[in-house]
Amino acid sequence: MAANRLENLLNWAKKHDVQIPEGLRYYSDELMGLSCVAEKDILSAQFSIPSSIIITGELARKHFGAKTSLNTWLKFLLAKMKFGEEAIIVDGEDIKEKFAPYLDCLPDSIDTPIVWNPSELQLLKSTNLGSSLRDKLYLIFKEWKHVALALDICNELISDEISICDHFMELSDEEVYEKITSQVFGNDQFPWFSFRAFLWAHLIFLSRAFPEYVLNPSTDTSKIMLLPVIDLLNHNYNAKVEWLRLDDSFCVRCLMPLSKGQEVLNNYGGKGNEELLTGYGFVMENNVFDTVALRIKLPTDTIANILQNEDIVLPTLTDYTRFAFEDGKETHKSSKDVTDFEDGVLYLISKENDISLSQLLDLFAFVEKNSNESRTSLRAQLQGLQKLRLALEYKLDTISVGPETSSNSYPIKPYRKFCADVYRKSQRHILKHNINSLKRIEKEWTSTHKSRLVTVKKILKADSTFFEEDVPNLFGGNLDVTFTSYNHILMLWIIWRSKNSTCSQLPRRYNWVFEAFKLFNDQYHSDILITPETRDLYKSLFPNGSEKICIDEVAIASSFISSNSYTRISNDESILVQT
Ligand SMILES: C[S@@+](CC[C@H](N)C(=O)[O-])C[C@H]1O[C@@H](n2cnc3c(N)ncnc32)[C@H](O)[C@@H]1O
Repeated sequence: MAANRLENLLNWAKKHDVQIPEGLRYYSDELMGLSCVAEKDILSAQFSIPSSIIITGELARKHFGAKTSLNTWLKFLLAKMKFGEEAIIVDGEDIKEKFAPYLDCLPDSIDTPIVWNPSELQLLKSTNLGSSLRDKLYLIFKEWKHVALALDICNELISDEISICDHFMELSDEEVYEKITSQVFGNDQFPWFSFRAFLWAHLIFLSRAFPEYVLNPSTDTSKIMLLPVIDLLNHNYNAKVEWLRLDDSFCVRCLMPLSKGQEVLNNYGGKGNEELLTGYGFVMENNVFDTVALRIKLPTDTIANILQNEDIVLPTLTDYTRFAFEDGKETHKSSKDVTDFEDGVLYLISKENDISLSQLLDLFAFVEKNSNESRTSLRAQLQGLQKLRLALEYKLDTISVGPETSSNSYPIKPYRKFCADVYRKSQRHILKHNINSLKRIEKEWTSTHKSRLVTVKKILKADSTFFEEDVPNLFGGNLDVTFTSYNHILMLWIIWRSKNSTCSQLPRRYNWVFEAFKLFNDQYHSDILITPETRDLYKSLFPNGSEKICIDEVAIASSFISSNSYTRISNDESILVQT
């Protein structure tokens, strides 16, 4: 950034009565862009900017006559101020000229992955962010198209870009980059109404807009505005600042004294790295607000059932969004219906607390429960826990696979690689942390309910006769029978011990298994179907058939086990749970 542009901006700000505390110096930092530092100790610093030089939707309303989608029109207005050639008169003033020193100081580039080249995008492959970028860009494209069509400008370029928009999801990363994103921060000039100009304006707003309601409390919380000079402060979530309206000005007040040499920082709010990187083009290491988003699509009737009957939290994006910068809709509402879940349920897990994890456990127990169980049954809870752990481990594995190096490589900006590495690493840490929490919870539950669980290991201890005498006997005197699955042992044990009343020799704590199996058998025996899987299983156990155990018994015991056990994923073992 040329020093004279910064100086022009500061002189302009002074002329327009922007209040900047004494003893501050603005400078250009290679990494953070324009930044501000205290040159002496300052007890209380306060910045203020009069509303006459705040860029709000009101300017767009006046200039374009827009009544709705003011955020979108405001982006068009900014694009027009930057790329248009004519004066833009609002209330008798040329706002293009008025804000020129501010426009000159807007960043030459933002490191948001929305504009990364295909090789840089590879660095985010298999991450939530990497997978959502195309959709994000498409949403911006559609937002542009909606208003571009209403502009009533007859221009070939608009028709060309609309046609790109209509086929946008079919384009390759290379095509998107070459046709659109590479140009946004290039030196090219394009018409102010083009999508590239709009995308530039969108990214400027995304990285430096403030919510207008601080200035106009009665306004919609999604409305955005630009605050020249105030928006030069960089972010740290530890910065103690207050945003307020004083008279007709917007103020940022530092709530802690500044020491000489200290950077003066704003606080953009508790944002995780995914939001910081997408919106602002940077990440913070060890970011306590970092989360991993888990989006779960559920059938409509499951959602309806939960909403009606269950006390399960089903969050959606709107629960996490404070200012819906994207579309300007007021999205918060107190109660939800099935239509709110078209994009699925969205849980944000973190390292800082287990709230989302426990909400997920409730949901997974509900999804895993049998028709005759409640979601609070121990079996459903343990089964839900295993399924959740499996989902997290799968996600961790996916993220852990490194990016592919593509043959047609573009140069990778080292800072972008750094951002991708920090983001990926933190996603992995959060997943590992939550997997460990699940392991801990599983340990607690299984130890509290030890007496209600039957594992093969326990059977081995309690019923050595079964292994030493009955198993060889079942397999024609073979003393060295090997099983490929714990479940086969469990199944044979249940069948054999319930047929041979020898189970009375077993400790009484196992009686419930045979009582439950008898009930199950009485209830379902006539309904049991011999599936091809049962035939395969029977054949694998008894290639030459068996006189002692028949296929019907195998079918009913398998079915009993699946309704009365959960499967521990670490060794794929079914563990019986007493109801
Ligand atoms: C509101 S602006 C702040 C002023 C900005 N430095 C400029 O040059 O205009 C937000 C931008 O500042 C940069 N930024 C803010 N805080 C940062 C941080 N903690 N680390 C790295 N970059 C940061 C990012 O480029 C971000 O898009």
